[in-house]
Parts: sequence; structure tokens; C-alpha cells
Amino acid sequence: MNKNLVVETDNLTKTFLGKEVIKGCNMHVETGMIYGFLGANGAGKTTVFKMLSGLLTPTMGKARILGMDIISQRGGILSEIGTIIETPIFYEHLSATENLEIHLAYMGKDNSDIVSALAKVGLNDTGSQPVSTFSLGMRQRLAIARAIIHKPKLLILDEPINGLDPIGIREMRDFFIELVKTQGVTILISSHILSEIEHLADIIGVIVNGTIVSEVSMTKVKAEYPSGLEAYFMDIMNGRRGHENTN
Ligand SMILES: Nc1ncnc2c1ncn2[C@@H]1O[C@H](COP(=O)(O)OP(=O)(O)OP(=O)(O)O)[C@@H](O)[C@H]1O
Repeated sequence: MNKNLVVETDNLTKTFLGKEVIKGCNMHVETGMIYGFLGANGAGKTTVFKMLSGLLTPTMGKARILGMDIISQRGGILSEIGTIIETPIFYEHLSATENLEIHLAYMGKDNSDIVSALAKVGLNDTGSQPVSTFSLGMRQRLAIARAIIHKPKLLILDEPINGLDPIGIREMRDFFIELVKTQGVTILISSHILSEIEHLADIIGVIVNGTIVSEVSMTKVKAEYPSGLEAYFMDIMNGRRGHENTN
């Protein structure tokens, strides 16, 4: 195992009803990096994220997070990661603060940072307003607050900017970059908004039909594709570019 890797998977495989949707998936996410995980609809991004977060059990293969095995050491991993996967579920009748209090109690942490976490995501003036009255963007902001409030070392974010307005997208981008710079957090993020990944990511991983076919630095992508990440992604999708792995 490579000590610099926060996430390392070795031939991870997931079968649903006899169909292999993740096949021999090898992912390498280095400490302090923002890893942009790209793939077409149905390629397998959410399934990989669910296995890493303990929501699904792999059919075969291995994965380690912060050196811990995702199956045998699942309990140890949960307090070290923050996740947004699919539509976040909240206690609808409770406020943002109360939802975060419950989350922190579940994580066994104290409540001291709730005010600042809500301020960071722009929800500090929601008071006792129940989550059931929140807009899509407000729910997404609360999901981000919940993902970061227990100070995880790794964030796994599946389409985290869904529903955010342009200002919110910009704020969250700056916020994620600040988390990496000031707290050494590692971020694994998926988005279909390639321009956003281009702004954020240090490393790009591309999954095609359940297999990661490419892991390259954004610097390399920019050098080879001055027009941007979309051209690189399209070349992979169209088979104009071979598989590559810098790890
Ligand atoms: N519980 C399940 N049972 C059966 N098939 C599933 C299940 N979950 C996912 N799949 C299938 O696994 C494949 C990968 O789905 P997944 O949601 O991981 O893709 P994705 O890359 O996140 O897609 P999108 O970009 O559309 O969100 C799809 O073919 C999907 O239909």
C-alpha cells in the first residue's frame, strides 16, 4: 500500500443481478488532491462512491481508505470521511442546526462548529426554519455542511453542485479549495459539469463501462488540450485516446 494514497482500489468489482457494472476498477487518490471523477451516465461513478462509503459491498476486489480496508475496518473509516451521495436525506421537520446536531451526535463529536459550518455554506440565517421548506440549493448547501462538519480527512462528493446557482457554485468551489489548502483535506468529486471539474481538480479519473481507463494530472490535460477538459473527455469517450495511468 502506498502511504500517500488516501483512496486505493485494487480490481474492485460490483455485480448487480449477474451484470458486472464495476469491473477491475483501480483508483488512486493522493493525499491533499482534488480528484475529479468523470464518466458518462451509468458508467459507475455512484456505485464506486457507494462502495467506498460503505453503502454497498464489493463483489470482488479490495479498497483502502486512509490505509483502512473498506470492509473489515468500515467503522474506522466512517468518522474520517464526509459524503454527499445521491439525494441527501434529512429530518424534514427539523432545522439545519438540529440536523447537524443529530449528525454530530451520531458521529460522537461535539456541536461547537455548527454556527461556523452553516455560515460557510451560507445558511446561517435559516434559524428554526424546517428543512422541508428549503429550496434545492439550500438542501445542497446543508448537505455540504453535514459532509464537512465532523472534519473528515476525505470528502466523497457525488454531483455536489447540483441545484446550486452560479454564485453558490463559485462559493462552494472556493470553499473546497480552501479546505484542501488549509486543512489538507482530500476530495474525490464527480460532476457532469466539466468546466467545474476543470477549475477544481488536480487529477482526472475517467470511468468507462465500470473500469477506470485513465488517471492523469489536470496539468497534463491542459498541456495537451488547450481548449480544455471537454475535448480530452470526448477523445476518451470516442476512443480517440488510449488508456493511461500516471500511477
Ligand atoms: N441497485 C442496483 N441494481 C441494479 N443495477 C444498478 C444498481 N445501482 C446501479 N446499477 C447500475 O449500475 C450502473 C452504474 O450506475 P451508477 O449509478 O453507478 O452510474 P453513474 O456513473 O453514477 O451514472 P450517472 O452519471 O447517471 O449518475 C448502471 O447501469 C446502473 O443501472
